[in-house]
Amino acid sequence: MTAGTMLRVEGLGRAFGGVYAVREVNLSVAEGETRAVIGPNGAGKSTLFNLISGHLTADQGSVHYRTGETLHPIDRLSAHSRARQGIAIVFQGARLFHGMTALENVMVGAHARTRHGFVAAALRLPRHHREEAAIRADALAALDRVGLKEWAHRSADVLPLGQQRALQVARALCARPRLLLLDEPASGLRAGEREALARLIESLRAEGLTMMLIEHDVAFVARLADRVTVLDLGEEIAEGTPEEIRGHDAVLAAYLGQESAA
Ligand SMILES: Nc1ncnc2c1ncn2[C@@H]1O[C@H](COP(=O)(O)OP(=O)(O)OP(=O)(O)O)[C@@H](O)[C@H]1O
Repeated sequence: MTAGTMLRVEGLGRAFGGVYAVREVNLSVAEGETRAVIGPNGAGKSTLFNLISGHLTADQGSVHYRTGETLHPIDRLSAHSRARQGIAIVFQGARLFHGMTALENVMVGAHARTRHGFVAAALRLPRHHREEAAIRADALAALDRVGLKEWAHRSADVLPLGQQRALQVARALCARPRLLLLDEPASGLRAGEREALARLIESLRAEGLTMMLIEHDVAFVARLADRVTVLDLGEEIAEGTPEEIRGHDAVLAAYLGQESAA
C-alpha cells in the first residue's frame, strides 16, 4: 500500500524585522515517515516547526494537513485547533511543572485539549469527573508507551534529564497526535540517554506515527530518519535520504561554514 501525504508545505515564509527566518520552503511528509530537519544555528528549523504547529503565522505560503482522505489547508487554524486535529509539538527545552508528579504533568497537558477544560475542572462538574478519568487513563497509557509507568506517581522534579524528555513526549502522545514535531529532543543528553531516546523514537516510528525531528547529530539522524530536509539561512538547500544528504556539497558547505564562523 502506498502511504499518502500527511503534510504539505508550499512556499512557506516568515520574516522577523524584515529578515526571513523561513523563506520559500516546500516539503511533503508521507504518512508514517520520520523526517529529520537539520541545519546550522539560526537556519529556521524551529520557526518552520512553529509555522506547522500554528504557534507562528506565516507571511507567505501554505500548510496542508491530512484529515480523512484528503489534505486540507490549515493556515487559518489556531495552534489549539491544529493540536485538536492531531499536530503535537514538543518545544526545544520545554519545561515540566515543578512540584507535580509525572502523571500530573501529562494530565495537565491533556486538560488543555478537552472541551470543558479548566473551567469545568475548577467547578468540579459531573462531566469533569468523566473527563478526568478518561484523561488519567490516557496519561497512564502515554507514560507506559514511553517507558515511564513506574515513575507515574513520583515527582517529575527528580527525573533525570533523559526521562524528562520522555515525559515531554508522553505529554504530546496523550493528545493522540497523527503528526508529532520534536524540536531537538536529544539536546544536552548524555550518550546513554540519547540511546534511550533513539529507541523511543524508533518504537513510535514502528507504530507508524508520522514525525518531524530537529537534530544536529548526523549519526542520530541517519539512524532515525527516512528522509532529511536541510535548511540554511531559512531556505531549503537539500532534501533526500540520510545517505544522499551526507555527501551533498551544499550541506557540507553550510556546516563547514558554520564551523569556521564559530
Ligand atoms: N520570535 C523571533 N523574533 C525575532 N527573530 C526571530 C524569532 N524567532 C526566530 N528568529 C530569528 O529567525 C532565525 C531562525 O531562527 P530559528 O530559531 O528558527 O532557527 P533554528 O534553525 O531553529 O536555530 P537553532 O538551531 O539555534 O535552534 C534566526 O535568525 C532567529 O534569530
